[in-house]
Amino acid sequence: MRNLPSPQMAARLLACVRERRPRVHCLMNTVVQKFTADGITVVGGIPSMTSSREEIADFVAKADALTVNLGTLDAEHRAVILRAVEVANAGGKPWILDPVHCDYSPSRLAFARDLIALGPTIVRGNRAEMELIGETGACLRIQTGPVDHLADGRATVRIANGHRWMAAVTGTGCLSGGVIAAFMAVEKDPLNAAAGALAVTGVAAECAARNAAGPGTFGVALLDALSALGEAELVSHARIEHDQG
Ligand SMILES: Nc1ncnc2c1ncn2[C@@H]1O[C@H](COP(=O)(O)OP(=O)(O)O)[C@@H](O)[C@H]1O
Ligand SMILES: Cc1ncsc1CCOP(=O)(O)O
Ligand SMILES: [Mg+2]
Repeated sequence: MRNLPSPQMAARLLACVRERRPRVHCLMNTVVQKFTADGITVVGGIPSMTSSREEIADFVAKADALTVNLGTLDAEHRAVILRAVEVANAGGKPWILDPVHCDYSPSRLAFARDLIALGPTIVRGNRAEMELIGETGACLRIQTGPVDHLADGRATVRIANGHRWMAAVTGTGCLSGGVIAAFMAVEKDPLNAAAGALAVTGVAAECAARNAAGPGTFGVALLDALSALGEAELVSHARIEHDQG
């Protein structure tokens, strides 16, 4: 019988990330590099962010997981992404694709589809992006929003945590991709890893909203809350539901 995600499992995985300090390499957009790196750091991971063609293979080879984010895509970034994915796949390292704004541009959507054919561990996007992406084959599909929907063909999971101010701060989706990557580095089952990461982010957001005056202070409070989140608080507030597929 498969061990499906639970609040207790999320707490165990958070403890593992804090203890093992996994390295996460991010090919991130230029808009939210700092916010994403901070998010990975405060949950316990170690981010690296270079996108230099000369160095990418070495950085991915030393990383425990990779995040590929299409937010500010250009020809150079495409080439670097393809090299990073090649190295990740060769090393059996988990990687997550965030097809940011693939709903704005047919060429970006086509590139996202090409990347999905290369076998990411997870594809995560918002509703508009994931509706266009459609099925994601063998990899875990995550559509975030007020409720996060995870499906891997065998089971579906819903995470009903978070706060509406997450949609008012640029980069919470990108940050969630970085946090998910840190959890993938310590947990082989992508469904468990992603559910744990999204429950952690969502419960931290609920804590942060209590200490914030609006979206601006909420962004900072979210980093504080991710850093301070206690395992007992996570277990009592995480709202994780699942159906065996
Ligand atoms: N209205 C909402 N209520 C609670 N959580 C939300 C809400 N909107 C987004 N989130 C959370 O914010 C994060 C980013 O999700 P989303 O807004 O779908 O992605 P993106 O930032 O890529 O557009 C996810 O962790 C999601 O759970
Ligand atoms: C606004 C914007 N433009 C290119 S990347 C980016 C950030 C998107 O961040 P998120 O999807 O996490 O809100
Ligand atoms: Mg996004």
